[in-house]
Amino acid sequence: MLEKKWSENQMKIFIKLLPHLKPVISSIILGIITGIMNQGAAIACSAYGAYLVSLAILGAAPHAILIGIWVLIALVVLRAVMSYAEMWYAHKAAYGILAHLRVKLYRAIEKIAPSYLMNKRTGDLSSTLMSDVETLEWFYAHTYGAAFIAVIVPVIVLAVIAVLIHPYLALVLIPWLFLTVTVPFWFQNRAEVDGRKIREGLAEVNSEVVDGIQGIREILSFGYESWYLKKLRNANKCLSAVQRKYGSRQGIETGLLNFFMSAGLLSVTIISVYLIKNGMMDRQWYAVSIILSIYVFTPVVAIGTMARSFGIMQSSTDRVFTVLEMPETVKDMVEVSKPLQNKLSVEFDHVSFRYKEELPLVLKDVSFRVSPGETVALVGHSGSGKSTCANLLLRFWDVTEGCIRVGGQDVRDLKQVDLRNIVSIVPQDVYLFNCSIKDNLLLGKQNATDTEIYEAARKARIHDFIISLPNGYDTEVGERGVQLSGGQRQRIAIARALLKNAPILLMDEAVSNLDTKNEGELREALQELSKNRITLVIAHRLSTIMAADKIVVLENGTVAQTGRHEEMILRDSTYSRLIRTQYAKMV
Ligand SMILES: Nc1ncnc2c1ncn2[C@@H]1O[C@H](COP(=O)(O)OP(=O)(O)OP(=O)(O)O)[C@@H](O)[C@H]1O
Repeated sequence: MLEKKWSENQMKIFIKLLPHLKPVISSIILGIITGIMNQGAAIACSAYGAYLVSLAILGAAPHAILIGIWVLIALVVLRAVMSYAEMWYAHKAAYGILAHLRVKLYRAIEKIAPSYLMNKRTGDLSSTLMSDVETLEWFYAHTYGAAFIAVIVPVIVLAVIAVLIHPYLALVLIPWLFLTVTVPFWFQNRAEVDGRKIREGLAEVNSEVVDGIQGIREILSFGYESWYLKKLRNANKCLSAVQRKYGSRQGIETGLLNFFMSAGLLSVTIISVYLIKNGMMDRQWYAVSIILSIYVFTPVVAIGTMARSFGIMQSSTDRVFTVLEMPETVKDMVEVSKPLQNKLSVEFDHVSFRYKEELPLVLKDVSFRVSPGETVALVGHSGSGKSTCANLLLRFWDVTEGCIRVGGQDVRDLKQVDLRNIVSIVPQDVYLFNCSIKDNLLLGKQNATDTEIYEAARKARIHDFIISLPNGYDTEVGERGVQLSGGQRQRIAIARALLKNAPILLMDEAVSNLDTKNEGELREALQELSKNRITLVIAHRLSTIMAADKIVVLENGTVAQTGRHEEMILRDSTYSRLIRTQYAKMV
């Protein structure tokens, strides 16, 4: 059942890949033409060489052989040039398509992020972006052209054998050729299923390796080495099992292909002997007929070999197109955003939300307001729904019921790009790109002057640290440069947000403990950033919570309490209990 469905998909996928050929069609056509000339020169070279040898054995005049040798040299040169041209055009086309496909794939991921990313492991995704797309290189560079050649060349060579030597030889080859062509189809379903399993196995191993590298700190500190190795070994064991199955099928196929080809050549030999004995064929044509017969089979066997790997390619194609065709999680509902009130506010109005239809509500009838100039702290136990509120404000998902208003407008009446332009984010895990600190800051405002950058960094309390580095603002961060602490990263993100200068600030405070100096600097930076803005902060620090104009306490997805710290801490309430359990030492 699964195998049948898989087979039906095959043609669809093949057709899906075709439109991507359009931008490079001229290179593809030139690749096919030069490919046919390459094959033609190779065939002519070998057949003519065999003919000359036969003439020499039969006592032909030396000057006739000498002229023949010059023709052979010309053919060899032609073949070399055509072989180079074929490779060049095929790869020019393939790499052009792949570059275009990678960008398309990334754009598609952008549209479905973050909901898609949250359900995918990083290894899976990089596997789709890189290795699956790479697999398609093989298809675009080597399959389309080879398929054309495999159809055209045997037909031409058979015609040459029939006309130049004897039609019986062509006729005796046809059944063997037919059998050779059909071999890959006999094993097609198995090849496809195995191919899919191999890709899945590879993605699994890939994900395990990425998991192991990303989680190396936890693995080492918890002494999980043997647990992790067991997981990795299991994934490898499954992969090896399907790879062995795949290899054994490949062996059977190769054996059959070689058998049919050899049987074809044997038939040609037997018929040639019969024809020569009965004076129906000149002797010098025997060697030529064998050489030409080999070339009837060669492109067909080559395409058969490629078809064996079609299963692997097909599942890569499938994964690439699953991403390309995935519908957007959130769609723009309007062509132009509706106008906002001058003084911005954020309002959650009876908001309920579930991540998927089959999952329970994670927010239930949540209402609160952040007025112009206010800082509101969202607090609550882990899993109470704080990050979900932030995700909904940014429209990474749309609310299930109720509505979120910004500047008086429902966020669904704003284009996503306009909404995200008026919100600055300072996330908990700040991602810094693998480039200089300055380039990372410029993400906030692309055309910012150096003075503006320094000013923002000063306000974010990170300037002094940056200039203390040997390369200052040009210091590379991440893998290629300096490693920054969580607090320093957040202050860079604050500087970035200051440069962006958006009227709404959404901050997810770091949970990790900072030293007093870092904590003080971070608080000052945040105060600077909150000035004249409306701020919604997922608060984890008592200092931030106490400084907020309003605190919204979330409990199991509902608003349990709102108010200021001083009012709520005195009463026995959800808030006071939360603060006492989480900040026992400080209160
Ligand atoms: N992508 C998702 N798909 C399904 N459920 C999710 C998803 N993200 C979060 N949830 C669920 O929604 C609920 C609220 O999660 P949320 O991350 O908003 O809580 P939180 O208060 O921010 O927690 P924390 O302080 O630990 O970050 C949790 O039960 C969580 O399991």
